[in-house]
Amino acid sequence: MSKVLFTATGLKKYFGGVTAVDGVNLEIREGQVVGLIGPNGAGKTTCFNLITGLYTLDAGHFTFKSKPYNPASPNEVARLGIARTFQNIRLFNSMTALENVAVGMHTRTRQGVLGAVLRTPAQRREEARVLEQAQAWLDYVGIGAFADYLAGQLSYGDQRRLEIARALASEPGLLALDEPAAGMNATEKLKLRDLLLQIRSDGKSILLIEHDVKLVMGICDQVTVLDYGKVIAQGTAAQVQQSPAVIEAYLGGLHHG
Ligand SMILES: Nc1ncnc2c1ncn2[C@@H]1O[C@H](COP(=O)(O)OP(=O)(O)OP(=O)(O)O)[C@@H](O)[C@H]1O
Repeated sequence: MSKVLFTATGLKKYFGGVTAVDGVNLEIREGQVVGLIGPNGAGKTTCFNLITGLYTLDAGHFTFKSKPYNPASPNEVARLGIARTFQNIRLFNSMTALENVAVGMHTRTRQGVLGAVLRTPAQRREEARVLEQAQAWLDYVGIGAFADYLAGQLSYGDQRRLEIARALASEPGLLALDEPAAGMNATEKLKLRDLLLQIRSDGKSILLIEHDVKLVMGICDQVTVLDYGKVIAQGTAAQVQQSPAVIEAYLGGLHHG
């Protein structure tokens, strides 16, 4: 079995009287796709926001690459090597697709690409290198032909791919995807499935929150099911689908997804 990349232990988060996340444990191994599912209000987004530094923990702790991981802020999270996408797409709509990815590479460049005003030859070389690399990421996610389109002009499915390209461009150790299939049609979902499998086969680890249970069950190595903030099942897709607690939580929905 591959090495453990990420652990979450005893996560808790309260909102007033609501315990949104109640003692959640999670483990992600290198090269795995791990799914986090559960009915509406189960605590998935809250968990995700704890992992990616948007919320602070009320209890619990994380490790990433065998070291304590304290996601103090989203910028810190990106710097440490966890990149995320958002349920509500957050792209720079008035920038081109290529520029959106180049921004994602910002943390990895020495010169600070877009901020460069005085352009020395070294800066120009670096900028060319960044744009070339950004184009390669667009090609990788299958939207290379749209490099010069404004992000806001892309179809919904392509915007989601662009978000993934931007996240990948920071070369993260863990890619965290918040409902990447939301709003996609069946064809787009199939293409997304292939892309996620490609990312995994290239050795990346993925944490996936997704409402489309069929997609999750089809690609995840491990699935954690939450209900009312607690883990009600954890294991392979086949294992969790047989769990009576999961079947009850979804009222049989898993078998119709
Ligand atoms: N910022 C917040 N303030 C107050 N309560 C919140 C907040 N965020 C989430 N909650 C509550 O915490 C619980 C878990 O919500 P969360 O959004 O994490 O669930 P979810 O599984 O992501 O749901 P969905 O599938 O509907 O997105 C819910 O009862 C929700 O109302």
